[in-house]
Amino acid sequence: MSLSRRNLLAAGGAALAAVATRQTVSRAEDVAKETAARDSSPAITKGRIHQSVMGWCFKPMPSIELAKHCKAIGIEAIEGIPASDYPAVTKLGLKISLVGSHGFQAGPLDPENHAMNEAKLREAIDTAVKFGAPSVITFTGMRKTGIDDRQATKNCLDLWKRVLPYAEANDITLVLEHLNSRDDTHPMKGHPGYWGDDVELCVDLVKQLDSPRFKLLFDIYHVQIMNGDIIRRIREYHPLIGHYHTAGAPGRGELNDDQEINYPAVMRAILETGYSQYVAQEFIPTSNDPIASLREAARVCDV
Ligand SMILES: O=C(O)C(=O)CO
Repeated sequence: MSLSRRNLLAAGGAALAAVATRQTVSRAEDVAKETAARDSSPAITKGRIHQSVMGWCFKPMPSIELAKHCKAIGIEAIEGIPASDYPAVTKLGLKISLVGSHGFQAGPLDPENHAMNEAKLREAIDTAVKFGAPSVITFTGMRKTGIDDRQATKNCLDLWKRVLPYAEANDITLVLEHLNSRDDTHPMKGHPGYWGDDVELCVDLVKQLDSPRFKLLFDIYHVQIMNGDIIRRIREYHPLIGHYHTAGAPGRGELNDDQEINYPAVMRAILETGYSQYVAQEFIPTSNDPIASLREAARVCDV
C-alpha cells in the first residue's frame, strides 16, 4: 500500500469516526431533550379524573415544592399538608381537595374523644370554607376494650350527628375513611386495630347518617386489601362516595405493573358513575425519583 493511500484511508477512518461521534452526541441530545420535554410537560392531558395528591407521602419535601411539581404535572389539587401552607399552595393555583381533622386513631368510637373530635371537625369545616375545599376527613378511631360494635356504632353516629348540621350549613362534605387493618409491616401501610376496616360497615354508617354532606372516602388500596371486588363496589356504592385515594397493592407503592390493581380500569369505572370530585394519589414512593413516580401515577389515572 502506498503512503498516500494509507494516509487517505486513515483520514477516511477519522472522518467516519467523527461522523459517528457527532451522531451519538446528537442522539444523546435528542434523548435529553425528549426527557426534559416529558418532565416539564403535563402528564395529565385529558383531566376527566380530577387529580390531587396527599402531601404526607412525599415528606420531607416541602409542600410548596410538591405543589410546584403538581402544577407541572397537571395535578389540580393537594391535601394532607399543614393548613399553614394552604395560602402558599393556593397562590400557585392549586386547589385544596380535603382538609384534615382529628386523625385516624382517636376517633368518635370512644366518647372520651368526642369533645376533641367535634372541635377539630368544626375548625376543619371553617378552614375548608375559607380555602374553598369541598370536604373534611373523619375516621372511626381504633377499637377499644369494653366498646362493642353496637356501642361503637352509636358513639360514632352521635358525634357525627352533632357536627353534621354545621357541615350542611356550610356546604362541606364530611368523608369517612375506611382503612385496612391487615398490613402490620409499616405504620402507614395498614392500621391494625382500626374499627372501620370493613367497607360495608362504613357504608352502613354513611347510610344511617343519610345526608348528602356525609360520604365515604373510598381508598382503593385499603378496600382492595380488606374487601376487594373494587369495581363492583364502586358501581354499587358510588352515590355514597365523596372522595377516592389511590396506591399500589400490596405495599402502598407506585401504581405500576408490579402491583395488582388495574388503575386505568378502576378510573374508567369511576368516570362511568358520573363522579366529578377528586381522586388523590396516596402512595408511598419507593423509587429514588418520587416526582417521576407521581408523574407516572398521574398518567396512569388520566383515562
Ligand atoms: O392510611 C391512610 O390512608 C390514612 O389516611 C391514615 O391517615
